[in-house]
This record gives sequence, structure tokens and C-alpha cells, in this order.
Amino acid sequence: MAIAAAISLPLIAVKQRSYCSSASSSLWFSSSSIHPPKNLPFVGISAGRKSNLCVFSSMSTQAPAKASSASFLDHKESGILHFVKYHGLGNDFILVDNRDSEEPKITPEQAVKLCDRNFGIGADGVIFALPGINGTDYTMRIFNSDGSEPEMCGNGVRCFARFIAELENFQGNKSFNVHTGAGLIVPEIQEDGKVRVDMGQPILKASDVPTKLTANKDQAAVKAKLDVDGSIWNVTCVSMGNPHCVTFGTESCNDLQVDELNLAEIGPKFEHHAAFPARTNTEFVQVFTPSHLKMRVWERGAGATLACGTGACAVVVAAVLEGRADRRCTVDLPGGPLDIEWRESDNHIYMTGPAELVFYGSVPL
Ligand SMILES: N[C@@H](CCC[C@H](N)C(=O)O)C(=O)O
Repeated sequence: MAIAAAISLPLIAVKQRSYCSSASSSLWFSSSSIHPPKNLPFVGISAGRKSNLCVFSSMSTQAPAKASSASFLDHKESGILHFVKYHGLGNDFILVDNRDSEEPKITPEQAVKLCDRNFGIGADGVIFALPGINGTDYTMRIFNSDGSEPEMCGNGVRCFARFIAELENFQGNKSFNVHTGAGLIVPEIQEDGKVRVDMGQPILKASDVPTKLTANKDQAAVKAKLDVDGSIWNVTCVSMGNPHCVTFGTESCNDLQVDELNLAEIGPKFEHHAAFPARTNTEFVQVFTPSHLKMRVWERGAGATLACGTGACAVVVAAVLEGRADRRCTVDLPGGPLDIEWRESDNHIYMTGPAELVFYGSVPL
């Protein structure tokens, strides 16, 4: 079924993008400003149901004078999910206002369908803004595009912060406490619109990452040997709440040219390797200078994505542990750069980067 899009909208661009080799292009709408498009018409998506699958049959534009996600999401028809799509450096998410309930409004199976880039909205995951617990302001939960539930998402929490700011009409500099599967995370929206996040402390104990690789530096697996289909990779395992396997190369090739990797072929072999009982995210890294790194990522439950915030944090930790980089680095990802600092004084990692609204939409469940 074709997507009919109103392309004559003022201030809303219709673009096509292609992702990794496994993903098709999808229509999307981007606001030129990082700030919520308070005066922009919103894009209403009316969707038809085909079997159990949500299929967009048409898009229409209704333009209330002052649309925002807060007013848009106020519509609470049953059987309809209102959402806002955001991205952090091209790592894209469907954000759901779930502040009125402790249970996610959709199931993992529905998330898989909504994330589908051909038959759904298209996203790397679905993120829910739930009521806070344990004294926090909010709880963030996320389903990957394969329906699995990770503990944390770095780009997602920046999008979450911008989503909350718009829902609550927060202006300017603002920080709040977010409960996640990785514990307390503290995003702070800066005056320039970027979001700086206190990502907490990395977990290095091998059995807690978790990895079955033998710890070789204190309790951590650092530059450990991992046999992937007969090639011996040097890997350092780091958890940011979710598991990461970071590699700078193999025994025979210590300076990766990350653009040359066939991620779709090699990524799944790391993700499902017996050394990682909870599967793993894998970062392939190239070092330009001790403060400038480049990475590509194969994500657990989502495949090749344009960026991974927890991954960039894990990369800097691994690079420091391997003596390759300073504690403050710019990490280039396919979707753009993140600034990462692993602070010595409190052992916390701070990530700074953008989060941008893409479009508003509705879909029947
Ligand atoms: N893209 C995210 C990580 C999302 C979760 C990951 N796929 C997992 O399963 O751990 C990020 O920006 O951190």
C-alpha cells in the first residue's frame, strides 16, 4: 500500500534516507530547528489495519494553530497510539507518553511491527516515558526493534529528555532523574538544545557485563582473545547497564579501517557468540588520535545503527583501559559525533549530543 504524503507543507521537509543494507528507505519529516515545532502543523497519520499489521494508508495534515507533542498526545482515543518520533544522530525511536500507567502501552510484538521500515513507522526501538519509581522523576523503558528489552539506551535517553521537556513544557536548561534498567540516569538539556547525560559508572567485572571470557585485568576482560569463525579478535568487555564488546582489531590487524567492515556479516557472529550469555552490542573502533575515535556498531536486537550512545561510552572506557585514548574524546559515529568523558573524580561517564524531533503520528493498535 503506498504512502501518500502531503509534500507541500510549509517548513516540513520530506526526505528519503537509507540505512544499513538490510533497511529500506522510508519517508520522514524533519523540523529544521532542534526546538519543538510549536508553530508547525503536525503530521497526522491515519493508518489502516491489514491482518494484525499496521499499514499506513494515507497521511494528512491537520494544522492546529499551536501544535506540540503535549497537545497532540492529549488525544486519548482507545485503540489509537499517538507517538512522536525522535532521533539521536540517526538512531531513531518512537516515543510514547506512558506517564499515566506503569505498564507499556504496547507489547514487544507490536513494537516489532511499528519498528518495521517497510510495513511500520520505522525505528530502531520504541521508548516509553513512565512514572518515576524509587524517588525518580520518570522511568524510561525501551523495546529494541526485535522486541527484546535492553536495560539502557544512550541516544534514546537524550530523545527521552527532549520528549519530556516538550510534554512538561520545560524551557531552557533543565535536568531530571530517570530510572532505567541500568539504574539512575541524569540527562540535562543545555541552552544550545544538546543533551548532556550522566550515564553513571561503567561495569567492568566480566561476569557482570556479562561475558564468559576470562577476566585478565583485575576482574575485567581487557584485550581478551575472542575466536569468531577462526579469526582471533582482541576485545574489551564493558557494561553501561547493557553489554558491549569493544574491538580495535584482530591479532593480525591492529588498526581497523572500520568503513571496510562487512557489519551485516560479522555483527551477528559477535551478537550471538557463546561468550555473551545475554548477547552483546559490538563496537568496531579506529583511533585517529588519543582524543578522536571513530566507531561502527552492530547493536543487540537492532543490527547496524547510525549511532549508539552507550556504545560510544563503552568505547572510550575500553580505549582508556587499553591505553589508546584520553578520558575525554570525540567519538565519530555514522550519524555524527558524540562527546564522551569518563571522569576520574567520580568514575561517571558523561555523554553530550543532539536529539531531534522528526514527526508526530498516530497508528491503530
Ligand atoms: N542505541 C542504543 C542502545 C540500545 C539498546 C541496545 N540495542 C541493547 O540491546 O543493549 C544507545 O544509543 O545506547
